[in-house]
Amino acid sequence: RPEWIQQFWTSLYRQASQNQLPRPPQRPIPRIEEPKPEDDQVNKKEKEKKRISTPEKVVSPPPPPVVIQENGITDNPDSPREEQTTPKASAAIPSDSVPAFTLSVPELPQQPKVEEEEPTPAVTSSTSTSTSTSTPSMMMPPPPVPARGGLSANLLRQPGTSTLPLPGGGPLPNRSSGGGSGPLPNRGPGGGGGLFPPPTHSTKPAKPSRAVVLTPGHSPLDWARLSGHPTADLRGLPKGTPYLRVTPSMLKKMTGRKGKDAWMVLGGRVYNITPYIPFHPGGELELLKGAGRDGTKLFGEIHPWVNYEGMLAACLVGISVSEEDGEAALAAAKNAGGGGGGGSMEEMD
Ligand code: HEM
Repeated sequence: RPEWIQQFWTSLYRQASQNQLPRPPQRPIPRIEEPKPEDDQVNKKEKEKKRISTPEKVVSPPPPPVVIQENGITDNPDSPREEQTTPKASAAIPSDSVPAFTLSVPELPQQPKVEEEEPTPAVTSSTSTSTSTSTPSMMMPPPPVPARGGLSANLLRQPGTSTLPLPGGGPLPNRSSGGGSGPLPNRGPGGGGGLFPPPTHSTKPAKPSRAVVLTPGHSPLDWARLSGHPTADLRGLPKGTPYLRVTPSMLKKMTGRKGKDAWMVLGGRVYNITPYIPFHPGGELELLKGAGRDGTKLFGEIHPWVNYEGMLAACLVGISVSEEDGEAALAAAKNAGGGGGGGSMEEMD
């Protein structure tokens, strides 16, 4: 509240009290300020000084703030009591104008009232034979009687669902324009402004599985048992053959056809995938897509989580090298007197 309003009402009230005019209108919410003792002393001294030095009607001091004490008595500068204490305080609002709130629960007329603090003789006395005496302190109040429809109708009808039936009977309201019958929101055309989050990848339909039915004895566990043995050798090479340097020209011949094994490059290593064909969950045709070539990219696009290194450890033929590296290795082996492995496939040291 601005200060000038306070000054206006205070001066108006002083004039009214001097001229016997009616009081200014009451304000509903007064400002309550606690008087500070030190301020009170200072104001008293200043007031006494001014009384001695200046005449009263010539100079009027600035209007003080309204002070209402805790007991409801409003300090009035014109009252005799105020003459003795704090003359600057003025009463602009009577204390009885302060609004007050009352919290009271209206008593329901049809609810039976239960007296809780009056034990009856029937409760305290064990020898009493009176059965007609009721014991209200030990009993629950009876449930309120439904107005119409009985108890079942009262339980089945839920708030908010009795007057406005849902479009599909679901528990949640459908805010889209496309309708729907389930509890989940239907984001039809124009339904983008609803309260539901936008669709994510989880709403896309899952891809149909391309896994095949494996023949008996060719489960992943069977392959693990077969290839995991320490002495397992599934390379398709003569026993004791060291790891080979495989060039692209040799690799492309190993496609699994014409009686040859199927080799595949995965991560720079060459594997003989022939023994794995009946164990492949994706089927023979899928697996042979990478035969005779580098299947690293294709493999990663379908199942990057598959640990091919561990599964095909017993099928490792060698490493994939370029034609130049293969030729150089072959020439070096011939110069050393070793018989080459034939063509561009060369044994590693
Ligand atoms: C690049 C050639 C390959 C192709 C095209 C291929 C293709 C597939 C396909 C289509 C599936 C079925 C996915 C599905 O369930 O829908 C599959 C499953 C599988 N493939 Fe291959 N695969 C290849 C190489 C391999 C290799 C070399 C291995 C072994 C190291 C292998 C191991 C598996 C395994 C374990 C599964 C089952 C994966 C799972 O169910 O999570 N695949 N493959």
